[in-house]
Amino acid sequence: MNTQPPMVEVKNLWVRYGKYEAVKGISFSIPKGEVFGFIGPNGAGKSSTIKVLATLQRDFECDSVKINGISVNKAPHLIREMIGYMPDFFGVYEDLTAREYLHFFAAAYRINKSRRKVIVDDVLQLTDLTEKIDAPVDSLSRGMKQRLALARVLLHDPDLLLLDEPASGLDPRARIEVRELLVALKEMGKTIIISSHILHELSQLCTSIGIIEAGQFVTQGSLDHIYKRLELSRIIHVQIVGELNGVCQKIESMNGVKSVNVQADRLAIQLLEDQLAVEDLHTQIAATGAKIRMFQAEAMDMETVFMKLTEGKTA
Ligand SMILES: Nc1ncnc2c1ncn2[C@@H]1O[C@H](COP(=O)(O)OP(=O)(O)OP(=O)(O)O)[C@@H](O)[C@H]1O
Repeated sequence: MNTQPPMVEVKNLWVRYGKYEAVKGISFSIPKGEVFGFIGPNGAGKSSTIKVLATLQRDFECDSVKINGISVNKAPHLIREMIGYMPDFFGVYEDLTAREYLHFFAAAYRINKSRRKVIVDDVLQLTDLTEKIDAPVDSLSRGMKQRLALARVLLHDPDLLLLDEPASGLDPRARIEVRELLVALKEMGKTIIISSHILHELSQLCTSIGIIEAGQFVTQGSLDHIYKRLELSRIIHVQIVGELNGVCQKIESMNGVKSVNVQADRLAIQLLEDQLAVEDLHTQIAATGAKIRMFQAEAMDMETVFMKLTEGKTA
């Protein structure tokens, strides 16, 4: 029998600001090594919940909130050694270089002076920032700053990463870089909680997700489960060079393709992602011999999810 406690266990958590109820009795459990996507629109209660886990939100009520079996209330100092918390803002670090920034936090984490250089070099390498070690933090691009913020929370090698909107405000390329870094951390066995208001952003990364709205879970479980429950499909826009003869029928007959619409200069393919992944659709189209000029998946945002929910399909 597995007697290991889950990495995160939250039972009946309430967060109030004065009379306002930001989090209304949510419960969830995350086993070790999972990547849990916390999805919801602005103001849904994601940051408040993450702050409770990060021991930064002291005013809350619950039946229990535990990390690795240890109560957040009773032993916040032990919790802080186990977690790496990345808030949804970076802060201002005028004049500090990346090296000084990381050494400052390594000292704050009470990492022995003799080990700091090796550890700082390691986290810079992992986040692909070695070349920026002497660059002023304020001169870094937003994507680099996010990677530096991730490097910072990795300094003390925590088991649990709490990442509040790590990809917000990034351009598509920087988003991909952050995602690749998170995949590497997942492979290293870290347990990760990551919040976002874009469902698709988390779909290739998360093992399970919880969708929160107005302080309560709308649904939670594996992504497959949620796609099925919401009957979610996504539109993929594809341009093919030359004649479309026969290509449309071939795509239409693929498992997971719900429909194919021929538009002015492109095909709009409705895809059931729980049956066929976006990247596999690309591979299968290429395998028909068609030359793909453009292949673009529409982002799955909260709006789409809530539209689906209000259509009553999940009732
Ligand atoms: N310190 C505070 N005092 C008063 N109200 C607050 C405070 N912090 C958050 N709130 C309110 O609580 C609600 C939940 O906020 P929270 O930041 O947890 O949501 P969120 O899902 O993280 O949203 P966002 O994506 O905008 O950060 C919001 O209505 C917010 O205005």
